[in-house]
Amino acid sequence: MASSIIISDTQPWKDLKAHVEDIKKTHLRDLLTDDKRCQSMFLEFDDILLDYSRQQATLETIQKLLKLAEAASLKDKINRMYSGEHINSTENRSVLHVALRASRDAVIESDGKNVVPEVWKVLDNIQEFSERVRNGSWVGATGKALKDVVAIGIGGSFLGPLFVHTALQTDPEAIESARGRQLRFLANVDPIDVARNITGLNPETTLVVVVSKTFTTAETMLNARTLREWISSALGPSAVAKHMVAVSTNLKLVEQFGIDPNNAFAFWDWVGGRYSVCSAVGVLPLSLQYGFSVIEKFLSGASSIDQHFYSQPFESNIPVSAPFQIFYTFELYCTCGSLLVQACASGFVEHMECFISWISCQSECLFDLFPSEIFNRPSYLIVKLWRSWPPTFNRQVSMESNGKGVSIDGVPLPFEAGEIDFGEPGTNGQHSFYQLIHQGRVIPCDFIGVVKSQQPVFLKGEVVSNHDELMSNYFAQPDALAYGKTADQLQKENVSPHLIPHKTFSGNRPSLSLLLPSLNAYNIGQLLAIYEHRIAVEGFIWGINSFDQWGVELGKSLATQVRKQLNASRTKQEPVQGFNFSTTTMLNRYLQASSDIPADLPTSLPKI
Ligand SMILES: O=P(O)(O)OC[C@H]1O[C@H](O)[C@H](O)[C@@H](O)[C@@H]1O
Repeated sequence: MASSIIISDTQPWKDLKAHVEDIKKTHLRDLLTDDKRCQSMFLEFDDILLDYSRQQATLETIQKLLKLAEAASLKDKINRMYSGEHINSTENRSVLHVALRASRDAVIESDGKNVVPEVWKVLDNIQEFSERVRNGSWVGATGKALKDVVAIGIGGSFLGPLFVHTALQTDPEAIESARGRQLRFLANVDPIDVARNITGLNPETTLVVVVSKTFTTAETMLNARTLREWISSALGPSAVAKHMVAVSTNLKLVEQFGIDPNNAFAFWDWVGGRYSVCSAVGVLPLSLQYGFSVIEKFLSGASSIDQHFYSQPFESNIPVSAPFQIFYTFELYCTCGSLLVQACASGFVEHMECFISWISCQSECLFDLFPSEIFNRPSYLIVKLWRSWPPTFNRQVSMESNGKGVSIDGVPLPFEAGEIDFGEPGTNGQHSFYQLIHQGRVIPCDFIGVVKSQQPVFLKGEVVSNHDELMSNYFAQPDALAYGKTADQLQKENVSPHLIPHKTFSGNRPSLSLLLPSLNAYNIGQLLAIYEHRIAVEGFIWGINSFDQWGVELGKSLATQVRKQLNASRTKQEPVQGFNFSTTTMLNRYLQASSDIPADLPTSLPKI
């Protein structure tokens, strides 16, 4: 397909759209009686099992989706990504996060140059540096070993590493290798977050890793200057060389900041921020905490999926088979979001605070915040039942990648792309928002579970182990959503007639289930890569650029204007001007209410 053709103008798209009318006549209750259909909707790779039989789809739908993939030149686009073409056309860059976890002997080229040796050079440096810190041969300014790490970064320079850290935190091998060490993440620019991060830490034994692809991100740089002050006010300015290192593509700015370039770990412009966890962005802080050998397993897990995704026919390709989101674009459902209903793995993260979780305040409430027309869009919900896949991370990868309104050629899309990701670990969601997915809007879900708990618990006399209890919900919820409950069934159960309408569940709510053998570093890498590639597949089919993010720029430039105004009003008493009535009113209130705080305050750091 020539890239200027909009996918919705192609025959396979129109066929699928027409097919929706047939699908609407089916019910999952009936589709699930067809064992042959269901059997063909199971995929297996390396002990990972994907079951998409609870998608409202027939074998014919799958054939139509494959035709759509063909019309979108999906294979060609995947190949172009792997061969280093500048598929991120608006930034004129290759998209080569797969090179970050390629084996040493692989050849992956960007602009005619094999990038794999550079990748391994940085990985070798990280291994050497992290071992020196961990074994105490690299010490702080006062001669003490550095046992705590604060990683400063935001967006892709934070969420991926946080996801992996959260998942590893309860893995027995990782626990052992992290004994006596702490890893903290400072992302938000709220001074409260600085306070929380440095509480209980001693600058003498702390290493600060500043992570920023551009080294210009306002929040990260202010937080970096704040912790530089924290270190130098306690230990003297020369201590910065021993206590601060950096990860960036902009080594010049790292040096200007005052970090020794020998202590800077590079990555490259062909690594998108949200796809950077396998670069030094994630590998450095995680290796400091867990040791390089553990993180190397994470990289090889991601690499195993890279190879599967590249070589497997679409019919048996897990990242290609998962994105039913495309199908739901056809108004099969009027739903609002992708709920990563986290399924049942054990020690997973609690960072729902930022994966929409991200920022506690922007997270779960998103549903409520969107204008009503958004609810007329079909979308997707990934329901993850275990605790370590911070929806925050997936939210960035998915929503920053595919939250686009124009095709890769800049033509406005005549359909809605992107999905709204939302989720909750374990069974927590069942006690809160699952009501909506059972009886409210139809929201397609992913349930993600693991066979073996990282931290099994067996109590004598209990019917099942604690993990079996968790997994009972993982297996039950998809069927509850698919089958629902009919009035007939309720009558047979002698439910009081006036309650029957309230207790009736329409069912026919789609989900897919992903079952991983366990949740060690290797599987965590696999899970990450499955979702990275699945999101790319969606973007390739929609014909958008999943690798740029122009939409985030507007808020940043408006904040710059506000920052200038606050400074001018506080230091020169300049009136607020150039803003609309509402913002002017709010700014005036903020300035007046804080006018007792002098503008020329001496440097002070939070104390809690
Ligand atoms: O790594 P940095 O350059 O500091 O960028 C951090 C983040 O900045 C922006 O908000 C982008 O939208 C993100 O994709 C990026 O991850």
